Amino acid sequence: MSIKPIICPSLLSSDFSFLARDANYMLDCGADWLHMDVMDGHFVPNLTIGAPVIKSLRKHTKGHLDCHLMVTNPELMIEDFKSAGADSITFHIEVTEERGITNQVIKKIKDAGMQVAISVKPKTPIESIFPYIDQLDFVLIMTVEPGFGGQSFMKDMMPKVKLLRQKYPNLNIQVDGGLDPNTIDEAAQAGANVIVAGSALFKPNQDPKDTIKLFKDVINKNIPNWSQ
Ligand SMILES: O=C(CO)[C@H](O)[C@H](O)COP(=O)(O)O
Repeated sequence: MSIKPIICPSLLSSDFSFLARDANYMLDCGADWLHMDVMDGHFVPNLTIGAPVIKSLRKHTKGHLDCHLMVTNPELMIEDFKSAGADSITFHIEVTEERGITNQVIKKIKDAGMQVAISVKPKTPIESIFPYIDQLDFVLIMTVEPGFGGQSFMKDMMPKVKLLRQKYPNLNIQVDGGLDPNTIDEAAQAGANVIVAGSALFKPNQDPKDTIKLFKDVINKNIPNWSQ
């Protein structure tokens, strides 16, 4: 696999009453995937969208629907998300490892024909996902506590990204939370190539085309350094 930048606007920052319009506008501006923040009000203290919203959006966009399940029981949602038109499912290791079902959840997502990723919250060591990496399409390292957009980037998560990049030069490494023109350098230097950004791309009076291009340029500049 050759590594390239993948920019994923977080639709948590969109106007939900114009979800399809905002999603397609981001794709027109150069975005690669659409990041869908699914929150159950239990694993995180916020409640957002579920499979019915993915199903509605699917009718209006061809974009890759990258569904990040910030939920306590991801295993119960996989079939519904597949039927709704999801392209990838990310779940949290914190909710599967304690029940010994991580392998089972990975298999269920893959068998359904979707890409699969595991995410780690800021306090979870990256080593917890090492046993599963060979089965994953990408890994998501949270750079804020999950639950809300508009928080500050946690630069102390960068050692996790660096370690993962050193061990897995060809892995798609996604970061999520507080990514903007001021923090993209640090994330890209550490080795992140899949960028989730909400507030920075939906900012009033700022052209998302410019920000997406900047993200891509910074990542492309850093890719040759990752193998050194
Ligand atoms: O997963 C999330 C929160 O749990 C959001 O995707 C994330 O915070 C992106 O928003 P912003 O770019 O505004 O930080």
